Amino acid sequence: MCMAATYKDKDHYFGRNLDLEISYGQKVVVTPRNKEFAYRHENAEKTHLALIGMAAVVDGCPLYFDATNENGLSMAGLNFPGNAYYGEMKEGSHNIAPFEFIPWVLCKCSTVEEARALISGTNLIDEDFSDALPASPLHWIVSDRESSIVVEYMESGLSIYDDPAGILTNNPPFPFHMHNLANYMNLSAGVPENRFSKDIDLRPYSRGMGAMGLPGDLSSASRFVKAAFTKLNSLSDGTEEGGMTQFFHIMDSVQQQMGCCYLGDEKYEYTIYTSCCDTDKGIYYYRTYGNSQITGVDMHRTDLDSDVLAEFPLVEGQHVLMQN
Ligand SMILES: C[C@H](CCC(=O)NCCS(=O)(=O)O)[C@H]1CC[C@H]2[C@@H]3CC[C@@H]4C[C@H](O)CC[C@]4(C)[C@H]3C[C@H](O)[C@]12C
Repeated sequence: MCMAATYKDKDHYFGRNLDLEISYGQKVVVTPRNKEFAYRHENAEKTHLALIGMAAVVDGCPLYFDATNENGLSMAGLNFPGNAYYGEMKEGSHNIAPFEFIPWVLCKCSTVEEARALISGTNLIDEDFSDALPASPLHWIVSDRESSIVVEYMESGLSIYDDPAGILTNNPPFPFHMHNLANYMNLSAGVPENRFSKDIDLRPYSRGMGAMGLPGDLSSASRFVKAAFTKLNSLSDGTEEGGMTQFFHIMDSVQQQMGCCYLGDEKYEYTIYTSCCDTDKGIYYYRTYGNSQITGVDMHRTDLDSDVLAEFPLVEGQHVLMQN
């Protein structure tokens, strides 16, 4: 399972938790403007917008899990098993393999509206990167400073939904999650009032009771509600550090601790990494399960006019600041 979120303070932030039982050797990768993107069925892009994000680099090709471009448009792929459907090649459409989808959109588009138009004419085809890396069943969130959309290719066709919560998790399809939020509209960050009965004197005995009933389990449906509640009630102080700090706290609301989500076969799903991209500054911050310190990569401190990838292996291991 996974969760992706957007958050706006003075700067705009976009990031995700990657919850999984295995690692793909991912790292922070900057694709500069002149690194050619070759597509399987579309013309190669010799120059394009620069990207920063988390990717597995296989045979020199960055396979992005989530990324942001130099104009702040961001996109993340999350598991969508049993629902994602990639079809055959279609004439008159752009035929794109799922692993090409993030660069396809982020290399060209600067806003959600541009992305919506491009994606409407894009057909995702059932094409594996390789035998070892078959096409994975994903859905995507695409965000700019102002808004977010969710993109789902299913057997019934392509759907593009507005995502006013700016949150995405996994199954079921997106309309369920928005509908499900209505079950929780009574929840609040404030002090609850007794609407149960005028005849009984009921008073809150603890802080935080306004959100009683907010789900805390690790299912995708519950994580959507928990993350949306946390994000939509979030406050921060308008500084770059404050916004980024709050963003990591939002992501922490649905962290998966090792041992709590058993998959069988001695395998457990856990939050492998959490990312927070300051999309205005082009800085990609991340934390890993084993390294609670925030590490950052600034795309503008790499040569964005180059034609070679800049790769930053994840910094692992705890970095404890001893005070005595
Ligand atoms: C599994 C991850 C989603 C995390 C998640 O939601 N986990 C819940 C599991 S569950 O919901 O509990 O079952 C997704 C997110 C992005 C994906 C990569 C995208 C590029 C590339 C695309 C190629 O086509 C196949 C290989 C490739 C490296 C992909 C591998 C894998 O698929 C990645 C890591």
